[in-house]
Amino acid sequence: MCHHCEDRLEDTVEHKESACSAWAEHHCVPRNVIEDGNLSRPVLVRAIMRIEEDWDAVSSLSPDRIMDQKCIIDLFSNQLLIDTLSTLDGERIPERVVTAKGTGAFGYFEVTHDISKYTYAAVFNGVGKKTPVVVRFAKAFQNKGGSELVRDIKTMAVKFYTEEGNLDILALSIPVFAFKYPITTRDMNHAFMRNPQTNMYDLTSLYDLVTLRPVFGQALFWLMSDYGMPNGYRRMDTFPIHTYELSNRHGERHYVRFNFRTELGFSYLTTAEAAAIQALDLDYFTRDLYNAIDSRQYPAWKLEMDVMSLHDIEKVDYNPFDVTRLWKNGTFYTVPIGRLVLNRNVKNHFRDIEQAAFNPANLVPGIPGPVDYLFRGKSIIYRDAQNYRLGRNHNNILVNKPLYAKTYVRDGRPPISLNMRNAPNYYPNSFHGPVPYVDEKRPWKKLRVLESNAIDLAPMWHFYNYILEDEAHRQRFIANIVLTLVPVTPPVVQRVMKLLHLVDQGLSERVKAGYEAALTAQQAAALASPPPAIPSRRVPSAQNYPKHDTK
Ligand code: HEM
Repeated sequence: MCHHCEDRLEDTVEHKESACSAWAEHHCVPRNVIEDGNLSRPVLVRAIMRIEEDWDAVSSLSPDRIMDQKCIIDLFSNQLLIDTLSTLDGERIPERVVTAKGTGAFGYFEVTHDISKYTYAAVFNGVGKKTPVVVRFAKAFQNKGGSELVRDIKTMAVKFYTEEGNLDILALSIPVFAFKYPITTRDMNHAFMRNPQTNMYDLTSLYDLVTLRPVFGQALFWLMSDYGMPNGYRRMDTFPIHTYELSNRHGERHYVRFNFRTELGFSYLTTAEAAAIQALDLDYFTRDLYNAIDSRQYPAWKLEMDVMSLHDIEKVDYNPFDVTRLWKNGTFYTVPIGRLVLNRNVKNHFRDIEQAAFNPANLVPGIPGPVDYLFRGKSIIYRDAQNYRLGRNHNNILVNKPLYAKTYVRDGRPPISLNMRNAPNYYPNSFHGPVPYVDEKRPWKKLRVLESNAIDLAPMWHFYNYILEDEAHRQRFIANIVLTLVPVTPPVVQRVMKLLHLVDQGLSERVKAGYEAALTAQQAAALASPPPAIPSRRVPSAQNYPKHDTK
């Protein structure tokens, strides 16, 4: 029985706060309850209404009750309090669907070599010319608060603020991508990121997908090698991977793959070193970059490009647009372009890095860009991702604003910036509105690429036997594969062994021996100190999903 409204049965706190008007009438709400924010809304509303209606009656209350009533009035006429409580909860925007854990800095790009023979893009023309840039680094599959010391693809996104608009070049720490058709994107993101049930990273789904789609193999090999764990963002090379088309003033075209080469030289952490650092500092890569710039040891990369002419392209015996494979030695030559230097830390991470929107479809005249399917898929998804994450006017956010931009895009959610003031908002018009850019010199002849759809394991074999330069590196590579195989469900492990056998018999035998030794060691450790701390074999994964479940 409620002692206050008598006709009700409950005497619970819940009832009093939400339903019992008599309780609200007779109880002045204690101050600490309000400050703790524990007071439920109906009582508050009633309490305030009562005070407004019966203000005269307040003077007849005891001094204690007057204090409490005043407290309520003061708090709710306090705009600072209202602003504080009603804005804090809006401080987050969605994190990037991939590459959420990142950092960045400002700097410049300086042209060191004349490449006007290949492109008339203003940004790459005129030796000594400097163009401001913002650069963001990230870990491909880590969430925003994740670790920078896991074996993962690292990314580097560069926005050149050129006089002809923004040029965004997005690069990875490995020179091949995992697949070549954009429809596979979601599968990779799901399999390489968190399991939908456990919310844990799940090596079973990773290897399941890789063995069912062996095209992933070479990218996985790069990750398992020393290249999968560089010693910080400053010490890694990065690769935009796609084959870009460039055109010069005469309408001639060349096909190039850009490479950013760190001036510090590549260096790596072993898995054990990374684990030891991780125990103390999840932000090791971010800290290293920030401190270096802060102490004026500016990180720098040489930008160069591997080049093939249209004539060369026609002669090669592989698909040079295939992002899952390297160009073969002897089929291209390398041309230096310039230097990328990072010399200014951001003053505000959210403003300049979290809100940065790098879109590989942001190209400039003289760089028509890549022509492969994957790139076409990317031309859609980055824009869509950024519309979702930052809003459709994200190009008006300071860090994304081109030095030069004229547009017919209008209105919508802020920021709208100057909203093109009174410029005509339709095209064509007779009042000097902007004219859509058409690259008159771009050659329109189409290239037809004929390729087999057979799975080609030769790049994986080549990687193991030639790119891993010595036995010690091969040993570390095998140890990393073994480590990641231990928690994987046995049928999937069998498929991994089969795939490795097809790639290179010696490799598969070494992995098998290492895997069996690791299992034996795990069992021995379990016997020595039962129960095992983590029953890794029993980590649930999608393998438990029933075949006929339709829900
Ligand atoms: C050669 C292949 C690829 C490269 C070099 C690449 C590079 C990058 C880089 C550097 C970032 C980080 C951007 C940042 O720091 O804000 C990124 C993010 C992203 N990538 Fe890729 N990527 C590749 C393939 C793909 C594919 C195939 C897709 C999907 C079709 C994709 C979708 C995304 C999305 C949605 C983001 C987050 C964008 C955002 O929210 O701002 N990427 N990628």
